[in-house]
Amino acid sequence: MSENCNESCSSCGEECDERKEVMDFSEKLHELSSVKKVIGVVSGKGGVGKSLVTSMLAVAINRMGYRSAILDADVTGPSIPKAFGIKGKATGSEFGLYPIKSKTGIDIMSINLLLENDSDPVLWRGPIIAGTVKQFWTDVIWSDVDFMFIDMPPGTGDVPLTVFQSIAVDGIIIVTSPQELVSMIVSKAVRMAEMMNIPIIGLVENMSYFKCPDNNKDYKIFGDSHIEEIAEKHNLKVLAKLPIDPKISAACDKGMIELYDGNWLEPVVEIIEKMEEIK
Ligand SMILES: Nc1ncnc2c1ncn2[C@@H]1O[C@H](COP(=O)(O)OP(=O)(O)OP(=O)(O)O)[C@@H](O)[C@H]1O
Repeated sequence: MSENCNESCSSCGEECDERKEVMDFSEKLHELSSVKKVIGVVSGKGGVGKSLVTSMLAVAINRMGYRSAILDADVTGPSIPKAFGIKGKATGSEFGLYPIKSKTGIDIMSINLLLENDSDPVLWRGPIIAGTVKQFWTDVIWSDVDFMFIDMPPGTGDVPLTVFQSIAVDGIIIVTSPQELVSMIVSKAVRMAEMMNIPIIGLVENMSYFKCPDNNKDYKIFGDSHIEEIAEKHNLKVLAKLPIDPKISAACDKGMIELYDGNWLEPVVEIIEKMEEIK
């Protein structure tokens, strides 16, 4: 053992009999890819708007002149291609797979761009799903991406865990909705991020309220939000609250999310931009 041993084997290059094996499951990005920052978008349960927030963030960052990309890791519920109106299939060459560009130039890879029929269900077990996501990282050629957003598989189970271990994520955003279970769900997501040593950028509450177009009043359809208390408990920031807006679901259904205007995610975009500055 070296005299200067600080027992940090992962950052030490000494040939040493006492070396403790460090479990490293991280996978290498394709050698032709370049991705500066990776942001994972997670939720403790399905259907809270994780894909929507992923899409809106990629669109907002792209509008600011950065090159953004989406890796759709939600393999069993891939809604990203639909929101962007992408009908084509991904292509490949002897070097690897190529993402599809959206109308405004966002690079996208999703299982639906590889399946023959978009409506085919993905009835795969966890390890196969996790393996597919790893391949989206290792076998896809992501050219010159400033910010990649990963629409993570919902929940805090085996698949999201494997994805976090394999892909070098720089920060995560937790999406919630104002419901009773949120406290427990956020705790689980926070715990997972801590275990993986990934910084949490903050919380986004979706479907927070509905603004009635007739009287301009806000109605809390899912009840009062407890997001501030939850954020305080975990020492996190509430970055944004999105309303329920029929124009959002219409934009997703018509594949026109890139045309949707809504500036609720601006505070998130500001923080993400700073991540670029400190790189
Ligand atoms: N704030 C909103 N206002 C109106 N519709 C919304 C809003 N947020 C999400 N939706 C709609 O709800 C549906 C589910 O959203 P989304 O696919 O983003 O959820 P998800 O958390 O990614 O779900 P899953 O984890 O099951 O993939 C979509 O059809 C979307 O258009």
